[in-house]
Amino acid sequence: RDREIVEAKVIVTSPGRNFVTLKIVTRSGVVGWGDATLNGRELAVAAYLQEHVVPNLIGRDAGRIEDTWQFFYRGAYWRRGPVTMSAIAAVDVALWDILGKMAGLPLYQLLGGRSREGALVYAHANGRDIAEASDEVGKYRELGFLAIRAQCGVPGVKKAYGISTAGKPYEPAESELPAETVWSTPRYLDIAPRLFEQLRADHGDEIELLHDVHHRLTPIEAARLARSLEPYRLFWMEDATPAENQQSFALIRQHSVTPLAVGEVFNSIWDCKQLIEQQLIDYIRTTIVHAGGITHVRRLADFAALHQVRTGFHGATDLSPVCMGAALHFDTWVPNFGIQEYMFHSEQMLEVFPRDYEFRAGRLHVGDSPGHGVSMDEKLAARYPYVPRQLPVARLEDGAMWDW
Ligand SMILES: O=NC(=O)[C@@H](O)[C@H](O)[C@H](O)CO
Ligand SMILES: [Co+2]
Repeated sequence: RDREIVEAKVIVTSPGRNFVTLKIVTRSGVVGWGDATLNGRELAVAAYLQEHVVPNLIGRDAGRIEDTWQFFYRGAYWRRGPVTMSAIAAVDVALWDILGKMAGLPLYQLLGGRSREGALVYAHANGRDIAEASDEVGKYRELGFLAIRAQCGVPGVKKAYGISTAGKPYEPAESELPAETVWSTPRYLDIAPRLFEQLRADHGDEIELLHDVHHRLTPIEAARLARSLEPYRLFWMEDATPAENQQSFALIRQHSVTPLAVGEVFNSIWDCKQLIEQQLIDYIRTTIVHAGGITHVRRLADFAALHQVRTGFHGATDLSPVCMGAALHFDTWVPNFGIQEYMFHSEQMLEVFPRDYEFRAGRLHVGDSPGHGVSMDEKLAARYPYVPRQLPVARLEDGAMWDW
């Protein structure tokens, strides 16, 4: 009876960007928090939770985490998809948070305990040109980062991926309707290797460098880029090509030893089963908020471990601090950990989400408070109403739609 769910609340707040959070409360007053943020489609998940999930939560035993996962996964009938799996994730993470609080144990302990002291993280450095990007890499090295993602503008291309407007943190969902951006593969394939040549010259061989292609190349173009980046020893080249066709990675794999990462847009093991089984990738980025929570991502990580694939969770600012907290506990436990993406949430965002993780010497360390260690200041959250925002689109120079 104590563990009976008596309240479930969907909270949409926008402290600088939109977040959707699920709050679950048990009869004994234990509160669990789950992130349900799907950038550009936040209200779809909020409605899914409000209309189709919350009515089924009231009265359930909060301790039946697996059964609840199976109920919402099979019960939807219409399998998978980012909206359903983000909604399920929010329930799952909130229930794991409650379990930790009932047991008086941090989430990593519930999963099997520490495998490492802290989670290696990577920061985002970008610049409108190579020099600016290299300066920003230097800035993050001074902050103690051991791994840094680098992106630079593409000459003649307006708003290439990942380039923040001077000084402001990078938040791609910047307008009510999708901003139109342009893409040119030839110009990109020309400058990307030059960026990393310069970064190795400026910053040496030790710093781990990552790069996000962001779904923009065909497989053979991605193979060309992967090969041209080999002299610069990247930690990974991410989202080389759209991965609905998992087999397409075989073409990249056969031409290069540059490590490959993919998966931030996936929402279940089925999106990457072939990629992992055939070792077509080195890191899987599918993360807790978009792939059904701890319960599903644990299955995915264990499957990846069988094929020497490591985790490299997506961790952009459109995943809330609640997701970051849960992810860091997972990162602390998971044996086949690779790296954790870590973009800085703004002070305004962090104020809404009290948390106990902290950054030290290039790694993020979880606290030992029971559960995942992140909560929400609801009063403060209520001061930031939803702001309609969508992600940009990209077109080629001839106007044809492309992948942003
Ligand atoms: O690797 N990180 C990324 O690709 C992010 O910057 C994504 O574009 C955003 O999270 C989309 O909402
Ligand atoms: Co990415």
